[in-house]
Amino acid sequence: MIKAENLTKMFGDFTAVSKINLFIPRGQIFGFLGPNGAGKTTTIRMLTGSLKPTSGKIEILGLDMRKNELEIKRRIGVVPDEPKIYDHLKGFEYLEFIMDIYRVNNDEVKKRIKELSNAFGVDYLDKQVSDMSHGMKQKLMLISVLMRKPEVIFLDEPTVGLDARSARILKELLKKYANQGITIFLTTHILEIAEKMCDVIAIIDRGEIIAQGDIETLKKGKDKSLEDLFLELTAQEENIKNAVDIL
Ligand SMILES: Nc1ncnc2c1ncn2[C@@H]1O[C@H](COP(=O)(O)OP(=O)(O)OP(=O)(O)O)[C@@H](O)[C@H]1O
Repeated sequence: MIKAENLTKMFGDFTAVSKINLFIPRGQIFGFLGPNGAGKTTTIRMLTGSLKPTSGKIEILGLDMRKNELEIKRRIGVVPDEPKIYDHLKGFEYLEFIMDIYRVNNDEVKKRIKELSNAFGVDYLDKQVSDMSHGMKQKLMLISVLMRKPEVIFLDEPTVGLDARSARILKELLKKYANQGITIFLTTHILEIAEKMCDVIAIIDRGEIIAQGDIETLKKGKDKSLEDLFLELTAQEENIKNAVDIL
């Protein structure tokens, strides 16, 4: 369960996220959409305890972030958009390091690493991280989170950088995990992902949530694609026409 009340982040005078409210129950796949610079990453960073909000309240798994930050961090998993992994480690050393930190160095997790590596085509665990491509690091990062099966998983642009097969496997796996009661929060620019995968989506624009609900409710019976709806809500439809007209 993920809950945010009046969550706000200011950088100096600039309001990056303004009084947003979220309630994401257990087992839901929640998609967070918005144009570049809308406030998605800032929101994820606050919800995962890596950035202090200016004001507002966060509850994850019923725990208050201000009082239980460590416990929350232990029980969630975060896949950031830019995988930051120690360059000097080999793939398997990184996974062992994470298993030790989370105290899950056991046979069940090792078995899961093997299964996930097979599924994502990760046959390079003896390679040094500095010699891996962006996509290879991203898959390693995904395995390091999914191997623990955390109760809540946050993913920032999870399919960017993944090949088509890995992206499909990730989508199917996340659906399976959600069915098992794991809560998934993901940001995406890819509207098709939001439409096909997410139970509920929220659209954020200039720091404010401007629409929230399941796809059908958001479309309100209009015969529109999510792309049209998104562009209409974020007032980009006219801009696009004007921009193309001048070209
Ligand atoms: N540390 C910071 N200091 C100042 N401004 C920041 C900082 N981090 C983010 N911002 C600003 O906050 C706004 C929201 O940024 P954020 O990274 O959350 O957007 P986003 O929705 O994730 O964008 P994108 O889709 O491009 O990744 C942007 O205007 C950004 O410039």
